[in-house]
Amino acid sequence: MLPPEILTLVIVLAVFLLGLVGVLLVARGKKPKTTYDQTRDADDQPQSGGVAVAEEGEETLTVERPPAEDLDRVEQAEVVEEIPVAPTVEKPEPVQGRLARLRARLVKTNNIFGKGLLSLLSTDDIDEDVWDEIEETLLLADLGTDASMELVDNLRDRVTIEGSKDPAAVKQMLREELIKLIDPTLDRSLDDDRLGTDPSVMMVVGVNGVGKTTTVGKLARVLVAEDKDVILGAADTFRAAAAEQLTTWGARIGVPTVRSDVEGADPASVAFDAVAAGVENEVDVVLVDTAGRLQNKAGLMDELGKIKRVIEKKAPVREVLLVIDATTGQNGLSQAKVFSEAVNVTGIVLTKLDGTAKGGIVVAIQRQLGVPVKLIGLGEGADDLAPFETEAFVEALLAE
Ligand SMILES: Nc1nc2c(ncn2[C@@H]2O[C@H](COP(=O)(O)OP(=O)(O)OP(=O)(O)O)[C@@H](O)[C@H]2O)c(=O)[nH]1
Repeated sequence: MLPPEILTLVIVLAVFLLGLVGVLLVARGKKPKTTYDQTRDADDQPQSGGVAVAEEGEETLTVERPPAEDLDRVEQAEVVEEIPVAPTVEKPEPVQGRLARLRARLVKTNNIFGKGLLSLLSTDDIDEDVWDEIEETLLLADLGTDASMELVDNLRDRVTIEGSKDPAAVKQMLREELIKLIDPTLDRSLDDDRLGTDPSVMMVVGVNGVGKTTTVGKLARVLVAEDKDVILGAADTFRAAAAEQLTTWGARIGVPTVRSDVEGADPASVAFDAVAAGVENEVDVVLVDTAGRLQNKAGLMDELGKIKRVIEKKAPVREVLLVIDATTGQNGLSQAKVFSEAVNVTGIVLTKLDGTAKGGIVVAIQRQLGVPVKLIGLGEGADDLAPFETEAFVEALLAE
């Protein structure tokens, strides 16, 4: 039999050792925070941690919430990342040659413009009345007054100097003058590469209903077709269905969407979280959808500037794409002006060109803003967005 003091010591020691073993077991059970240490690719293993929400079968991304002070008094929104299960991930159509496939749509709607011009230029004697009619046709196609006058003047000079009445030669001159007006030297490429640790951040802006959300979805497909890793940010927190719509676009091609479940959440906060997720997960591009806003509402335009400033606490915004509905004609021009004053617009996306004979708006908008048309929307189909190519566009305008 052990003396009572020794027995007490043994019991105390045993209790201490058991406690120690317990603490070690709990500590081992905790998962360390994981981050990507390489560029993220479609075949990477799912990650966990942060505030990501994922259900069975979904990919999970790490989202580190930014400290409140980083958001410059931006209200914190409850942001979740959601990737609905997509039964099969679609493979978007290659970008190369898209305009060739969609050309028929441009030809169809701009047929009157092209045919009208060419028949006027085929007349034996192109007198002042004919030149007036040519100018009128150009104005009707939304080319704008300055550009229409410039084109007519240049064409008239060439026809006079070169003295040709051959319709094929005159058509060639018209083609060359149109190409010159649209300016094939403008850089229409998208700045879509990672720079160091920063993904390329692109904001998509514009008035209501022009096709912003659809454009973000289609653009994500263009980027995925070019092997880019993409994250979408649903900063259109105004229209309830927009986040859902965007999530669906993303899920179809395996691209995650950062969104908020709080209706009317602060768009700057959602945009920040999307970019933060993009940085942490080392994606190439973060595409941020924004709510449609009227260009005459100063508060809404200020909000756009704020979203950009907040994003830039994390990474620079490399593209601000202004979406303009081609069917709205001259109205699109005034929108373009106001938007470019609020945020530095780097490119135009001209949507719904399949539904208008006013292809001349391309020229008018570029001249007004000094910003190139980078993409054109030619239908409601998922792959009906094409990079703008000057020569192919002019060919389609003048097709017979
Ligand atoms: N025909 C045609 N329809 C298009 C094109 N682009 C978008 N649309 C349609 O335009 C409608 C509006 O598109 P959305 O993407 O919801 O527009 P939005 O600008 O996000 O709208 P708000 O969020 O309300 O401002 C949808 O029915 C689209 O399918 C296009 O190039 N051609």
